[in-house]
Amino acid sequence: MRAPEIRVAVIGAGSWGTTVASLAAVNTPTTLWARRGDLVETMRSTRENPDYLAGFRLPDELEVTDSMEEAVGSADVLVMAVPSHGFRDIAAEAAGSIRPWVPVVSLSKGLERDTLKRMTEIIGDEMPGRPAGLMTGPNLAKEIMAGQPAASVVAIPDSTIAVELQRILSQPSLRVYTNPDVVGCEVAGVVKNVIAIAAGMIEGMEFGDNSRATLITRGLAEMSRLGVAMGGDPYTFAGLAGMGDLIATCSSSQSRNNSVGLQLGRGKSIEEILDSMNMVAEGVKSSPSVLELARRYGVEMPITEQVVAVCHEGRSARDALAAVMARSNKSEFD
Ligand SMILES: NC(=O)C1=CN([C@@H]2O[C@H](COP(=O)(O)OP(=O)(O)OC[C@H]3O[C@@H](n4cnc5c(N)ncnc54)[C@H](OP(=O)(O)O)[C@@H]3O)[C@@H](O)[C@H]2O)C=CC1
Ligand SMILES: O=C(CO)COP(=O)(O)O
Repeated sequence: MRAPEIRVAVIGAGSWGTTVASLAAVNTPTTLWARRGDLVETMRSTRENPDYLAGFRLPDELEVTDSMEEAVGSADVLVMAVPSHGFRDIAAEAAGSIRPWVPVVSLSKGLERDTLKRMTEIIGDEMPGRPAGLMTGPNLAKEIMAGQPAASVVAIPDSTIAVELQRILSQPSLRVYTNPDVVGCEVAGVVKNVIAIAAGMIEGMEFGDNSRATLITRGLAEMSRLGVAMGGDPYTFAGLAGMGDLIATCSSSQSRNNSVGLQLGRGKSIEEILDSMNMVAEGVKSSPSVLELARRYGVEMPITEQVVAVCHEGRSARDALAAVMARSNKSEFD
């Protein structure tokens, strides 16, 4: 049932922003902002986003615009779907139009490179005083757009706002859970992209199911170690934001991070791979920041360390694997 009193603005019309705007539009008035006027015109006239979700029809109710003021000025909820490298600039632009009490929800699974800040921290910097949270979980855009059954998590400290966001974003095919653990959910989303690159490498080197299961499980250990050290709730990492997203991203050929890893595992260079992509693979840019956080918090992240070496220091996937396997013997839960 539509709830006309809540107006949603989704900022960023890539695969995930377009998908989340399409979910919300079925429940409540929603405007999707794209930075390119030509894409807005195409979406208006064809009811499709051919650059990111070709073949999927946008709901008739969804409005699209390239005017930030039009999208944000009357919004009751702001959803930020911009990749982490552009997040602060676009948040600063949106801040010029946003009303003082409006909650802001990040969809991005990356860190700011120089400051190592999470996206909700950037929201705090650029839009001070607004409640900041995120939506995360095992949510590959095309499957959600196709209405395949899945679940998501909305993490925001205020439980009244969380329940309202849950209502706006839910679909018969998408169960949305709430979780007050913003830090844990956010760190999980960032780290799973790094681990997904490593999972892709495993596949690219033609190793099988034991190898992937080992990687996912030890990746979960790294994610939990860092997340808990940063203040996250240990249970979060066993949930949809942690293990759930890790399994989806490490197993799916639709994942951009996994696909980068696959090609690295087959011996392609990172430059060649990134040049051929029009979509973002957050784990490439955020892996050095994750490693820096690990050092700052005094936790070991050996898989992340090797992803950084392959993506940024020219190490081969095979040498990276050899380095991880040659580590000294230890107890599983140390
Ligand atoms: N796709 C998915 O399945 C999911 C993605 N996410 C996360 O959502 C975030 C957005 O990803 P997604 O929608 O997939 O991205 P896409 O790669 O599909 O699209 C990128 C979007 O960001 C815009 N963009 C790129 N660079 C900048 C910049 N410097 N400043 C402003 N806008 C920019 C692009 O605009 P333009 O077209 O004009 O270049 C485009 O709208 C990422 O952090 C990702 O990790 C989370 C869950 C699922
Ligand atoms: O976050 C995602 C699924 O939950 C999307 O993963 P990729 O960015 O690797 O495609």
